[in-house]
Amino acid sequence: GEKHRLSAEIERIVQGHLKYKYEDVSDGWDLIHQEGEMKVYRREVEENGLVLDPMKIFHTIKGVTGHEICHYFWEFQYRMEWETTLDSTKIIEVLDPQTVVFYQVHKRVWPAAQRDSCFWSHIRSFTSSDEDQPTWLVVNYTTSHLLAPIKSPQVRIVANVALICETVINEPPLNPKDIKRENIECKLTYVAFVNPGGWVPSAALRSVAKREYPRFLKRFSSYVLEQTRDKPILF
Ligand SMILES: O=S(=O)(CCO)c1ccc(-c2ccc(C3CCCC3)c([C@@H]3C[C@@H]3c3ccccn3)c2)cc1
Repeated sequence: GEKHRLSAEIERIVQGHLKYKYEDVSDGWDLIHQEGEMKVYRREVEENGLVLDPMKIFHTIKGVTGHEICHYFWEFQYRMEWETTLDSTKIIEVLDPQTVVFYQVHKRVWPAAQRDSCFWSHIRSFTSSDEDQPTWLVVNYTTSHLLAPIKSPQVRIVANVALICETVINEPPLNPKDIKRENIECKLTYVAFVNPGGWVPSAALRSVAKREYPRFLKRFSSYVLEQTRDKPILF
């Protein structure tokens, strides 16, 4: 598609996530939460007293495709229907049909100061040779923008988040047209590198993250299930 000022950075960040995705979580990652198909891993990383803990979540959602998951995660108009941790979100620039810049104000997490964020958000699919279903992904990556000035007392977070989804078709019927929702499932990997941008008590931030990431992914997954239940499958 058309190149723009962020094209090179987007390519670099997307390729980085795809390389990381296959990195196994055995060394250095702690399994901090398991709930059904969801496995939540965290690496404990601090930088001069600031908690930067990368998060990695694996989840399998039966009855939806990776395209549907990425569609509802990326498309702006659904965000406030599933995102319960935001006070506001708005698109401030559209760079191409797969890339927008949005500005968000996050709900205050006491005792921390209120956070805001400005991301480019990019959605894309690609088919590796051996897979029959394309992989879909969304990356949200912090970017500065004239229409999102940093103004006190809000603290700007720095984040690099990816949602990478594969679609599995179990017992595929002979004719692909006969595929039903009970034959499909989405295997997703969610990674989040969030720098809170300013000091937050380590223990508080760790317990917020441990509670909020699984809640966020659970709520988002059920939202997509209810939105797609009676709709034709979007492969
Ligand atoms: O997946 S996304 O791209 C969806 C975009 O809407 C995304 C999700 C979460 C965040 C995020 C931003 C700020 C904070 C903290 C930092 C200090 C005070 C607030 C947290 C902490 C980890 C906890 C958290 C986890 C999940 C959801 C909300 N809260 C998370 C950013 C982006």
